[in-house]
Amino acid sequence: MSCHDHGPTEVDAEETIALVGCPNVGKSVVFNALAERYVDVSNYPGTTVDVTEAAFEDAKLTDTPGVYGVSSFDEEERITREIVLEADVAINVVDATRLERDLFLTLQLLDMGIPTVVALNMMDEADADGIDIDAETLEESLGVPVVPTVAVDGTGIDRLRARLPEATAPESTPIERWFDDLPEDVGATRAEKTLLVEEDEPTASQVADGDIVADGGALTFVDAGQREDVYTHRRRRVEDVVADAVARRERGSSWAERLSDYMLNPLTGTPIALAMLGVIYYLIGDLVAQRLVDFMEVTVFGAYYNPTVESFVGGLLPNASWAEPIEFLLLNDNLGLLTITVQYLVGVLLPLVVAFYLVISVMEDSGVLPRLAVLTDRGLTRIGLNGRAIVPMIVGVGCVTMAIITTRMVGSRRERLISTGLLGLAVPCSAQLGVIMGLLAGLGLVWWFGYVGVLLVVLGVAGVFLDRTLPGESTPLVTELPRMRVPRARNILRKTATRTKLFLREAVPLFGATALVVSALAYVGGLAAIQRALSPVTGMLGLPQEFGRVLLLGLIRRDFAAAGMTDLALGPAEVFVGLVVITLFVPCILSMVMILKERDARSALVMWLGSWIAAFGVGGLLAVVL
Ligand SMILES: Nc1nc2c(ncn2[C@@H]2O[C@H](COP(=O)(O)OP(=O)(O)OP(=O)(O)O)[C@@H](O)[C@H]2O)c(=O)[nH]1
Ligand SMILES: [Mg+2]
Repeated sequence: MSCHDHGPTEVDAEETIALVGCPNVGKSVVFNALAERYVDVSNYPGTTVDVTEAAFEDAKLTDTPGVYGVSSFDEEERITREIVLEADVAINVVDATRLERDLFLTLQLLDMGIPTVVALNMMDEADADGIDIDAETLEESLGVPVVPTVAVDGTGIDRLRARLPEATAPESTPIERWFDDLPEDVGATRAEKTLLVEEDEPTASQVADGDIVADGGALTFVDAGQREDVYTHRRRRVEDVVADAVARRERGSSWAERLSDYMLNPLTGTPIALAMLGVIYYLIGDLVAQRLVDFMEVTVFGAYYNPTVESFVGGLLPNASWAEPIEFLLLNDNLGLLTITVQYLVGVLLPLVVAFYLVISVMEDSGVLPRLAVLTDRGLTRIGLNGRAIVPMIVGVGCVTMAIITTRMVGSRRERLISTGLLGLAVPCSAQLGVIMGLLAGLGLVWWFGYVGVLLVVLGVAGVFLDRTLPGESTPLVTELPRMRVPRARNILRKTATRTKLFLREAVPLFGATALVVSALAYVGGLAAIQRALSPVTGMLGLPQEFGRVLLLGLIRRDFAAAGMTDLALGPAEVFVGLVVITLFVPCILSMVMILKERDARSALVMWLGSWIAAFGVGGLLAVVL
């Protein structure tokens, strides 16, 4: 999932093939392999939140959010349910190491009569876990093609493609005994009947709306359902199928399991987490920020690019008074469009952002990130969020805008508000973190830990505050931890490249426009006026007036603000205060648009204004203390 890549391309095709499966089983990897189009792949449940379509042979292939069953209890399930009901064929991806869990959905698809091919994925891990699966036996008991795959290295994908035409569903399944409870003349398809006896409300009202049954509305069907019975019976069938097809070998615990245990135990997990923060800091802060960015700023831009552009463009423009403002807009040494703006984007933001995307991708794909989140989960539960809220927070470190979409999957409206609020307030995105780490690197490791500490405290306080003030109770819900995996270089690079492209596509025009506005303001003296007007605030923060310009940039995007801080001459404490302020400051403009879209205008306004208070309150406090 990447920033703002959520305009699905519509594909026109007769036949639709849907990839369906539990969360984190490899659906998106299979999608990428079949459709040669990249959708985000990450090692945690909930990576895919929307539907992506692509052309595949003569059909339309759709990637769906992971679900444990076809039903309508949450947003993902509703999205996936729609797709499944319309699909001509389902490719049901199952995790070979978790068949007891995954085959429930498989049997449901077959009960619904949807022509299915099963991709028995993660065969490599099943093997490592000592799980032997007899795919032929499985195929016989299910009555549909079963193709073993290792999607990440392409094993079995050709076979899967070849067997797609064999997609089928058994003539009859045990679900039918419940169909008798439905009204005689219910004009529903087999899939709808299955959902009806499972008490699926949308299906009940759809069927009733269609006036297929003369009397009685949706409730008639819901009452007729026997969800518990159906589910229990289906689970029992899953057990039988697994008992027939699966044998287990003895084996010791693997490195991944041991490492996972260490990471989750607070005693060992905390030092591991701190060590990792340290490593990241040296990688990005020292290697990239100190060496690469310095080299870019001082040598590439300072010594070559800027002087060359200045003399070249300066030479092109005539020595007339009308040319003066143009020259100022293009070349001024505050935020000239062709000089400093390019330097910020290419010399500062780009290297740091790419480096950070790389690090985040490794942490996502290894399974480290969710474990870090679980370590802090106790805190999260205390602040009124359920376990699922972890995912938006993780995604937020990649891109806050994107994470706001992910909050859809967080239980109730109350929890969505809390997690959106926290995201907007105190979760810095990678673009911004990259630059921030770069700035902190000049100061030393202590400041970096201090920065993370301050953010955690703010998150905690804000969370408790929201928890107390918003009406309602939070529902506890446990997320499944993905397994620890060695990240694949290919996926890391592809994901980083995709995210970088999106970053540039969004940041370049936005930064260009912002630079022009700020320069124009500066030319007419407006910038100085604004900075003077803001001087009580900047003064309270112990920062020079020029920090006003940083705040202006921060109104657009927080990473721009961070970049704008790189050339202010500040002491360590001032840099620290400045960074905390811009982190807590208003969410970037696109995040605001997303908050408006996903939540409502009032919450958006409250969040926007609240972030001013938080930023200057905490910043002011720090300025006094430091
Ligand atoms: N070892 C191994 N890892 C795999 C295999 N297939 C997928 N993965 C990994 O499993 C993780 C999840 O893959 P995704 O394709 O994002 O899973 P998904 O089903 O789309 O997940 P959601 O979108 O969250 O529902 C990634 O880290 C993949 O690299 C496989 O066959 N073997
Ligand atoms: Mg996916």
